[in-house]
Amino acid sequence: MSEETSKLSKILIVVSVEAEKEAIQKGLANDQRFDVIVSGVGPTAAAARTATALVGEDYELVINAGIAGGFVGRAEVGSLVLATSSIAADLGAESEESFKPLEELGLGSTIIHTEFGYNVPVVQALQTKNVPVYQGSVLTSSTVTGTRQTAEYLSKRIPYATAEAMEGFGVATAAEQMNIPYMEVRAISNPVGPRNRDAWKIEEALSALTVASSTLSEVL
Ligand SMILES: O=C(O)c1cccc(C(=O)CC[C@H]2O[C@@H](n3cnc4c(=O)[nH]cnc43)[C@H](O)[C@@H]2O)c1
Repeated sequence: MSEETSKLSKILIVVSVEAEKEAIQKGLANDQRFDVIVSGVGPTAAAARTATALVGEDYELVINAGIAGGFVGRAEVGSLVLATSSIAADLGAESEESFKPLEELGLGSTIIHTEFGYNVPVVQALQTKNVPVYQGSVLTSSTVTGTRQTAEYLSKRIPYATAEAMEGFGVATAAEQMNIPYMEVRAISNPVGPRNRDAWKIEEALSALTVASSTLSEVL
């Protein structure tokens, strides 16, 4: 989007929990173009809640936002990640040799691409504010990774995976079915790896989400 481009008039932001909604609303500062809804945790709740919200309102963009795990060496705690795609990392079949995603089974797709044209000005604006920001795929998993082995396995299987969360592919599926552009914005609260919930930097990530939403309000 260039500066001459007119602003979007109606945008839906989907988060998983109330604390994320509060952080986002703080940054939006009463920008009435945005509706923020809480879906609950996981791709199924996120898809169902997004689909119901898209009925009866003409949204021009759907954004999944929230905290996430960052892959080590790709997105550090406190940084922001703008997804280039949302990938359903556990949608497929195990076999003795390897994990087979839906594509290999001939049963559908596990990747939904985001609207790159919206990422660009948001990334530029965040960089101007000296906020650490990355672009890459964000994985959607129904189970939070909790071991070094799984983190290394996912990192190797999907080398462009930058972050892991639990809702993006669900929100993206609902948006795609309604032909509405989609973005995913994540603030990194923890490294993807051995489970240590007490060490998650939730306040730091929520502050980054507030910066992200104020930037969305300025730019979109
Ligand atoms: O306890 C709190 O105060 C609190 C505040 C905000 C959010 C939470 C959550 O527990 C959010 C759950 C949400 O987080 C995403 N997430 C975060 N890290 C990871 C990860 O390493 N792997 C997968 N998902 C992650 C996820 O999208 C959950 O919906 C608590």
